Amino acid sequence: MGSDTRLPLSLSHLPHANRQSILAFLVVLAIVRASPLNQVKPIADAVTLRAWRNERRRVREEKRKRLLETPLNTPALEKKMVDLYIPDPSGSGSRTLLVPHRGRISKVHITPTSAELYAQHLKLFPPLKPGEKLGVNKRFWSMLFAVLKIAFPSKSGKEAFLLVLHTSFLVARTVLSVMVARLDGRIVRDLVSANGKGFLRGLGWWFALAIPSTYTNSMIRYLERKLALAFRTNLTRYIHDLYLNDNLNYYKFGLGLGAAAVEPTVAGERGENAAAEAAAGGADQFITTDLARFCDTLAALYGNIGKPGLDLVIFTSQLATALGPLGTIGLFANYGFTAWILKKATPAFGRMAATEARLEGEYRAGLSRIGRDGEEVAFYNGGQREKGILWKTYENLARHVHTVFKIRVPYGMTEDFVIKYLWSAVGYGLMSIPILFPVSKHMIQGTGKGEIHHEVAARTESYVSNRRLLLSLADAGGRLMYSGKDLAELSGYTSRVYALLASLHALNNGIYAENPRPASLPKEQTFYDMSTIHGQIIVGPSHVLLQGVPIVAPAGGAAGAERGGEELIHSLDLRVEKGEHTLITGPNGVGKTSIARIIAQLWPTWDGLLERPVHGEGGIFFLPQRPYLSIGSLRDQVIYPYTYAEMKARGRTDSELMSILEHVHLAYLPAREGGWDTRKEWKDVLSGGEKQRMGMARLFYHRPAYAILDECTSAVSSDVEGLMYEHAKSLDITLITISHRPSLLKYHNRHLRLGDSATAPPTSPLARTNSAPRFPSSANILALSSMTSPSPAAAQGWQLTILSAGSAEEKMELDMEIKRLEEVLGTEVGGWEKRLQDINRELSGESVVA
Ligand SMILES: Nc1ncnc2c1ncn2[C@@H]1O[C@H](COP(=O)(O)OP(=O)(O)OP(=O)(O)O)[C@@H](O)[C@H]1O
Repeated sequence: MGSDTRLPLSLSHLPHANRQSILAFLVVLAIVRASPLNQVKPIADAVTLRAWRNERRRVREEKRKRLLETPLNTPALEKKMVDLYIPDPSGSGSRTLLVPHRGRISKVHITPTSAELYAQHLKLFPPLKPGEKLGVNKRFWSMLFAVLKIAFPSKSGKEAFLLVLHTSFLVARTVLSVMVARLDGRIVRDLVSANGKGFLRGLGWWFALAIPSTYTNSMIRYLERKLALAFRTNLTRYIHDLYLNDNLNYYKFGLGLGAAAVEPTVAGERGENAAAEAAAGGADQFITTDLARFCDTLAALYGNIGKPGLDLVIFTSQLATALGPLGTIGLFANYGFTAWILKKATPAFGRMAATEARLEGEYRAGLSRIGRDGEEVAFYNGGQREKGILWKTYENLARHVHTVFKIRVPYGMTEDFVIKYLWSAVGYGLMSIPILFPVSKHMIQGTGKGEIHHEVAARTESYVSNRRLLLSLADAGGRLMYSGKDLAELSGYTSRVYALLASLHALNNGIYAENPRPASLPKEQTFYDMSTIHGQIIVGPSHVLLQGVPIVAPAGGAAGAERGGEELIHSLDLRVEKGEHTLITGPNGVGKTSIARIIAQLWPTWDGLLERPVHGEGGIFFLPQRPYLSIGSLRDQVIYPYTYAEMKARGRTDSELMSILEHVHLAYLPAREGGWDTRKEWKDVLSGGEKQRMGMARLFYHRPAYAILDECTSAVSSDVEGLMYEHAKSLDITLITISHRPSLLKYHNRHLRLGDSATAPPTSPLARTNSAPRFPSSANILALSSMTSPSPAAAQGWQLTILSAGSAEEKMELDMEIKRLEEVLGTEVGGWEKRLQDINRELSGESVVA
């Protein structure tokens, strides 16, 4: 053995052909390993490996230097971030988003999803029917196909490239596994036959194979995640474009109108309210967690099915020669039996995954509600109560997860038993066949001493490599079987993502489930079903017109099917031309804001005709009841929803913004907050009145022809409020104001009264306090009116009065009178109430202390 026992690990000991192939392999490996996927080009460009390496080093060094020279610290980054995106000058709707990344701004070009593509995809997303069964069934495959059309948009795109690369690494790993199994057998054979040289050569190969094997494993994981991220990016962009479009799908989805499509996946055991609850939580759980899980599971599943599937084919073919026809038949019988047992033992993982996602969504919605309304909760000291609610939601989730764990125990046992033990036993059995039942005796005994030795070594080699192949086979089979569970879970996530997409597509196209008129609905009551919206809407005219429009609060999902939308006003006629400033008043809940919602097209126009100007500059602008402050700089608050880039493009300047802030008495803000670019959580920084004044600043910035102001100055002091109204009118903005404040009447020349106050006759101020408490003496105004709409309108619950009572000064005097009367009434009523209490006490025998 002398010379054979030296350690011949240097390549010179290997045969020439082997040496060359190892060297070539190592060189290729080094190149691939050192190059990230997105830098393939430099490899092609580099003449030699050394040149390419030097080039890479130089680029890296330059990058590092640039970073050191101009690092974007936080204030600098904030300054850069004043631009959210740069719109494409061609007007195609494309945008270049500016995203902070590693201390600098990286540019991401976004092309919006085209309306044609949405139209094409509509037929792929029929809404899920109530009670539709979830699981790995035909419907699942059609849902997956529909979602994949978005996740995997083209056969020649980035995803296809990643998939091909991923597949080639999966194939490489299988090939490497076979090579390792063979090598394993050879090493043991050389050991048994005391072939030291062969043994060491084997060890050398072993290490040579270890490098590509480990690299392949890492690349498989890397590509899998990259693929998942590519799927997620495609789906997220598609959903964002559909969710946040001009059709206000985000609002309608939150209102629960899209619940019909979401319902089957969320209702399940909890019944119909689940859909509305899920929708109330918004789409965030769907778009974040559910989507991410879907993409991760899908990308992993490809590897989990593709790799073991390939392993199974290759290992079986490798083993078939060693095991003979009987052994191969045995192997296949084993696969069939395993699949049958596991199918019987597999619980409804898909439904469980969908339910878990829904419960997580509810828990998440509860948490974000507390974050959003933290101040209000804190004022009420409602922490304990909120904790109770949150804990209940969490308990629901935890209990479900616990049930899933329990169900998984027997399934896991079956799975482990079948795959780890049954398969191994079958493997041993199959391997023993050629040994225990040899075709000829000399296979065991041989003819001489040397041959016996040789036979034993050969048998050991075949045993070791077959055993390794069988172990790998069991592992592949195991993973394939486990992926059955993954597939079931994928069906759950698919149904969630599909439900969201189907719901958004339906909302986008105004498609709603048709409900029959409920028998319980009184005959005279109109049934407002979402599928029977007949109103006509014309956007563009330079006036606001509602002609025979019912004011109805819509109801979707199960609530909609049960009783339809809630009628607030049977039919409203209102025409507002330029300069016709209209004040809308009425008791709480009568439907004032609802009129604004219908004009803004947030709610449907069930009947009649709605005409309105376009949204924004020169058109119509809405200021809602609750002030909204966006994420961004102080400047962004004034110009919302425009961006700084759009502001600059329109030639507007910061000094103009400053003069706007002066008109709303907020001129101190830029100096106090550190300039226009300061970014803060503005909703926490500004006071209630400041927030509302900021809303008015927005109005002055946009300068629309019409403004619908919904109680948007209720927290502003009367003097500043008056100045802002006057300024709005001086900017030629026609006001349609919803308010309870009588003092605002003087800025309007029309008065639309809703509810009881519209039908009650104008008698004494005292008599009117019940129906319209804050307008006790509007009768005085009515007495001055020159024209009142005919009584049929009053019967419908509204009355329009055209105020022609003269000058603003006269109205001001009336306003003073209203205030005086309110004060007098306030003190007198207080005295009368006190006297009444005293009398009551006297009657009950209590003594009255003066
Ligand atoms: N999304 C909704 N679904 C069903 N009903 C709704 C919805 N939003 C509002 N409503 C109901 O419609 C009615 C009218 O609401 P609206 O907000 O128009 O009242 P309002 O006259 O503006 O009251 P307030 O003076 O209190 O602001 C209320 O009874 C309210 O509960």
